[in-house]
Amino acid sequence: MPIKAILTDIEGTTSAVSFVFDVLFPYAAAHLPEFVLAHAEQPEVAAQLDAVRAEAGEPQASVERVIDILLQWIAEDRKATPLKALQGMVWQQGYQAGQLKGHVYPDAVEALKRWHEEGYALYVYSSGSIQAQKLIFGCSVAGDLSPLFSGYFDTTSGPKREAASYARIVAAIGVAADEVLFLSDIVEELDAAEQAGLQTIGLARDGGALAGHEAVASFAVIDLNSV
Ligand SMILES: CSCCC(=O)C(=O)COP(=O)(O)O
Ligand SMILES: [Mg+2]
Repeated sequence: MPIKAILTDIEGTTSAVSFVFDVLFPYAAAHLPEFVLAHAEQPEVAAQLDAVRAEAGEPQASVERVIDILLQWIAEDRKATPLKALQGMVWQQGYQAGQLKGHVYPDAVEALKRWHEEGYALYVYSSGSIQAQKLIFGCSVAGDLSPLFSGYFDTTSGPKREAASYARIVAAIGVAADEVLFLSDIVEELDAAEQAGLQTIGLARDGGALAGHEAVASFAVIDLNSV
């Protein structure tokens, strides 16, 4: 079936892994304690702190203990939904203050703009929260890229290594699974998408291979007519 929609990962795909690990995660680790202490009573923050307590199995944890858990999860790169929600809130302050600008590879910017003009519907699926996704593209080094996207999906649709998550996303997009092309740098994510019936292309920006999937080093060489 011809491709109608493109669903893309962020870290390692549209954007450098180093931006996430060397800029975003350290920014969150530095600013999250102060943010949580200042906003712990706000309902949207309090709900995430309770979700951390539940996921950690520590229902009575103090705010200080929850902060320690969150810092440990950042160090472990844990894809926990409440951590991701709180990181998004902290990054919002950084983007707003001009301290952060979202990295997007030039070849990804060019291809996303071209595909949008050609009528393909573009979607994002990342472990980063939807708020964080909107920020990285909305406040990017290439300007505001948010008009290019028709929708965003995060771990509230399920983990990225489970086929059921992709089935949910395809149902939400409203096209057949094999009309959606998923782009990612992680084999397990590509495998899960393929199991759900999506087409896949792997981004191997170091020029390597991604077992079982077509791999490219840049968006520039992706030909949607030959998928
Ligand atoms: C939305 S930018 C922050 C990315 C992030 O927090 C993350 O965990 C990366 O996840 P991805 O699914 O894009 O590899
Ligand atoms: Mg990735």
